[in-house]
Amino acid sequence: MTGLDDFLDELVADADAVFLFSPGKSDYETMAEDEETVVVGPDNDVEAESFVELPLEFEDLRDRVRFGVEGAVENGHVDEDAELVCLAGVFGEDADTVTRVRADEFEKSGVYDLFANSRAEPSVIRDVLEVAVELGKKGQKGKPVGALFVVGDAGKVMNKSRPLSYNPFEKSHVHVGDPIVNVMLKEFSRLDGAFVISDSGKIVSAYRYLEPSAEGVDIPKGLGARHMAAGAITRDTNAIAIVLSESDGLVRAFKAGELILELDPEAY
Ligand SMILES: Nc1ncnc2c1ncn2[C@@H]1O[C@H](COP(=O)(O)OP(=O)(O)OP(=O)(O)O)[C@@H](O)[C@H]1O
Ligand SMILES: [Mn+2]
Repeated sequence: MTGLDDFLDELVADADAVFLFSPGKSDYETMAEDEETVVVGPDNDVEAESFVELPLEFEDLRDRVRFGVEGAVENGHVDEDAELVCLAGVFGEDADTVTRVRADEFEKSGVYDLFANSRAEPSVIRDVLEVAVELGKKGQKGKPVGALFVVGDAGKVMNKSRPLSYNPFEKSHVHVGDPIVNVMLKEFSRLDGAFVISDSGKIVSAYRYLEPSAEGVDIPKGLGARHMAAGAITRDTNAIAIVLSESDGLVRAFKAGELILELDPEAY
């Protein structure tokens, strides 16, 4: 199969670094012996020197690669114009796919920045995304439901919002990620307004009507008041916002007034 060999040789020729997505220990060790290697995965079991933590199982390979590359550039593991070869498992856990990409080939999406450089802890952002994705999958009693979570910088968010109803979390000290809380969040998402969550994941309030200044906020056409409020509050404060749309079923994340991430819950 010389044709195939030649093709593969060319695909990996002169790469500056190899990105291994969730590799096994022996694969990592073999590769790291003579290649500049960056490991991307949920944890660093293989004890790689250059490692980017994946907070989500990005199903779409493009999203996974984008996250890894943005993280590696930001942490100085590779240069912005580096030629990269990525080995990843798309159909299963073992690597079955080779892709080649330049680190600057796609526009910076900010998805790495969303997790790593927000005021809220990355695990809190991940937990809230998971609630939103689950809510999107199941809806409420089979009906599609929308929800808005504002995460981080809670004091300022509270100052730029007002209550629509009594706050069921007023005197409680509950945190996202706790299974009981996830049930509560889903239950309360039937009603209007936003959830406000602190940097460390404490649920500060439900039923908040956000009143940020929407001046200069540029969200994609077709999205309504919920998404506008989500985008605007992240420009007015250092919070990020995660929105489940009742009308198109997608989960979106906003930071600094910009749409950073769009996920289809059905794909997770
Ligand atoms: N400023 C706001 N603060 C908090 N919640 C809001 C705000 N504006 C709208 N919402 C909530 O969003 C809900 C849906 O509003 P709207 O349909 O205009 O938003 P949307 O962006 O189109 O969202 P969806 O895609 O879910 O329909 C409202 O019923 C309300 O609960
Ligand atoms: Mn709408």
